[in-house]
Amino acid sequence: MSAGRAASGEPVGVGKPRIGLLGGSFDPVHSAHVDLARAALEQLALDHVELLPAADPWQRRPLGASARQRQTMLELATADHPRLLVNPVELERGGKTYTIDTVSQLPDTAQYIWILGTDQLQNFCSWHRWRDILGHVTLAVAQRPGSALQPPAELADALDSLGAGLLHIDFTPQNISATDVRRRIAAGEPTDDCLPPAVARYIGQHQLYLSYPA
Ligand SMILES: Nc1ncnc2c1ncn2[C@@H]1O[C@H](COP(=O)(O)OP(=O)(O)OP(=O)(O)O)[C@@H](O)[C@H]1O
Ligand SMILES: O=C(O)c1ccc[n+]([C@@H]2O[C@H](COP(=O)([O-])O)[C@@H](O)[C@H]2O)c1
Repeated sequence: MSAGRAASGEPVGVGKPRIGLLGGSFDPVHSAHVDLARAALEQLALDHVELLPAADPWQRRPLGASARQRQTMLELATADHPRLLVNPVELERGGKTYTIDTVSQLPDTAQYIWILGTDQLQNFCSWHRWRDILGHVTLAVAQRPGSALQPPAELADALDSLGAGLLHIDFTPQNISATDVRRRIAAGEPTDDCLPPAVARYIGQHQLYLSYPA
């Protein structure tokens, strides 16, 4: 594991609190998200992890739950974990969600680690102004079934030229996705192995995801 470096070549925020950021559509939040945040918290010596629901994840089809519902489900999923916090900054900003807009506004009082699965690592170079993101956060990646842990060449080159590291979270691959959760709910199949119970109850009470695809 190596420390991140900003575009200046200086280590990103050495000696400052370490804050993990886990962005997502969370449509809905599922157990692998919570496990991933907890693994990052422990393995990367983070002070806390903030889960950031995206307002309008522009690369996706329309979402199945509203912003308020996705935020509430995150709050239910993290209620028992005092160091997992829900940060609604992207919902409050509104509009298409570009991570650069989020990370460029972070106060210079902490070191920030952006947590992502291997699917988004492989997709990273399609993110808006992705090179600029690397000047604000260190990336930490967790294995997800079906996509490689190795960064794409363009990203590896950019990290190299910044002298930046890519952190790895030791994470046993979990075959859980929000897509499959939505499919299961629409099919009337059980979800108890992939949803925090309070989230499953909320989805039932609000009759979310009854049609697929949402
Ligand atoms: N099973 C998983 N293992 C590791 N990382 C995951 C897993 N599920 C989601 N993530 C990561 O969590 C972040 C947010 O994911 P997101 O909210 O899009 O959930 P998702 O399950 O990928 O949703 P969907 O199936 O709708 O694409 C992304 O960085 C993603 O890579
Ligand atoms: O900034 C971008 O252009 C961008 C493009 C795709 C994804 N992201 C972010 O990546 C995170 C995971 O996205 P998703 O679609 O897998 O839920 C979430 O925080 C998104 O806002 C960001």
